[in-house]
Amino acid sequence: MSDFASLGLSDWLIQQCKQMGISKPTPIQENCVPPILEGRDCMGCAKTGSGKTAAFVLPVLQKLSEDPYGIYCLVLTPTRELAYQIAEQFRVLGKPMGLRDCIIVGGMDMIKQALELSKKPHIVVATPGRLADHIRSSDTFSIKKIQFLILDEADRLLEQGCADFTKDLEVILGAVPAKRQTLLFSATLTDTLQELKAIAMNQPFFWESKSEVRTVEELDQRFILTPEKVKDAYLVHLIQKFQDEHDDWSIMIFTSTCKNCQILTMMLQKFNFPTISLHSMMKQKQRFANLSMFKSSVYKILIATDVASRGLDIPTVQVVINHNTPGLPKTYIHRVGRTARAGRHGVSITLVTQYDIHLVHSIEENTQTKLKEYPVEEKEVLKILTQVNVTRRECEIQLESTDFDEKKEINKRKQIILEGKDPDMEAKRKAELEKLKGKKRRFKDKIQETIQNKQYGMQKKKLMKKKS
Ligand SMILES: Nc1ncnc2c1ncn2[C@@H]1O[C@H](COP(=O)(O)OP(=O)(O)OP(=O)(O)O)[C@@H](O)[C@H]1O
Repeated sequence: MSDFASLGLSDWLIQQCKQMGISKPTPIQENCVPPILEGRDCMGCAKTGSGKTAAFVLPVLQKLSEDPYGIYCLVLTPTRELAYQIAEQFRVLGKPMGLRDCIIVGGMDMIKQALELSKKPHIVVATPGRLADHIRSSDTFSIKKIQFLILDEADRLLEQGCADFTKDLEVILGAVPAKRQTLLFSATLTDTLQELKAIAMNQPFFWESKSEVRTVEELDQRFILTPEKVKDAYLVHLIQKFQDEHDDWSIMIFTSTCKNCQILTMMLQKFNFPTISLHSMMKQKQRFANLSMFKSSVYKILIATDVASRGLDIPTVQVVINHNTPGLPKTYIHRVGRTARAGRHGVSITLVTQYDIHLVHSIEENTQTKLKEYPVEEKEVLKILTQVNVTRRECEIQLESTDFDEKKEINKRKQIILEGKDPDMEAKRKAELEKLKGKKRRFKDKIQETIQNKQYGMQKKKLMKKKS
């Protein structure tokens, strides 16, 4: 394995790495840093926790120190928390050169951000939605002269899902120069390779870690088969066990919706577990505060939606629990990748109902690993089942008495307005669509009923004939 000096990095950067406990390059750094320094576009795909961030931060800082100007580099990333994490890596490694960075994410003061952008920071780290808003509404800054465009979690940025970045990306790509270096990184690049190649136009250098298995060796991957109604009891039992058996422990729990995230948090708090949550229905300042309290081990359990499934680097996390089985193998890879990072060991436990078994098969096929059953004493779980389910029900009732659902509705309306549509018209359209669907369903049911009646009548007739 080579060292950082042989990759072409300067002494001051190598010293800075040493101070962070980074002395030897990881394979993605070894393979991607030299072509980036040569001026090539680059697509890098390596497992979670393998040091992809430094693989782009180091060569950008090296180049920037040779010819410093602002705004030199733009990094796009899908979540706000990740933007802060990346900016921090730039800040720590770039300290000796007096690096100035700026973070542009939603949920924070837009005027302050505009002011910071106008001061020409060297590095801008942004989520696409808020940066596109600034480009649309302000002419006090320009990204026309950037040298580097970086898409971290690049495949997520191109995915068309609930948070669809494609329109914002179009605005941003229209504002950056065609002559630039483009760097794309993720642990799961391969599905979106063609689209990504269209962004990295300059015959990108593509590097992918060789292993067939898409999760890290140090990760012990387990599952528990459980009926839906017993899931929470398993969860409480698992946490109690970790608390009893370990002094220094920290767990991330993933769930599918903001509401469930909130209910589970309330429930675990009632059992006196030091728990906090992270989901998109929370105020941004609270999101940052919760994450930082979890990082500093003030709270040992973080319950989150997939807003926290990518990129977050929290070395103390030893266990990841999937309260729901992820629908996509990709989501599974990123979620369980929050533990067993940078050579450390970790465990992931996925709670699986009988309806999710096909999802486990698809995860196993995609990751080329077999999930092993996690041994649990069922008797112990059944002992707490009633208490857990009663507590959950209490929490549900408690949440219903707050404005949680109302807030969700307001957020939905805001989103519709941002998409340039009229929320009342949309609600009307949706209601009409539902009505139409209902009519269709009733019509279908009636036909089904008639067919069944006819079949029943015929069978009866046959039976009567036989009898007579
Ligand atoms: N060469 C190195 N040697 C040791 N540790 C390193 C090295 N490079 C990076 N690290 C550390 O490894 C950890 C994981 O790095 P990073 O967050 O960049 O992973 P990643 O590959 O981006 O993961 P993900 O796909 O989950 O985003 C960080 O704490 C980082 O400081």
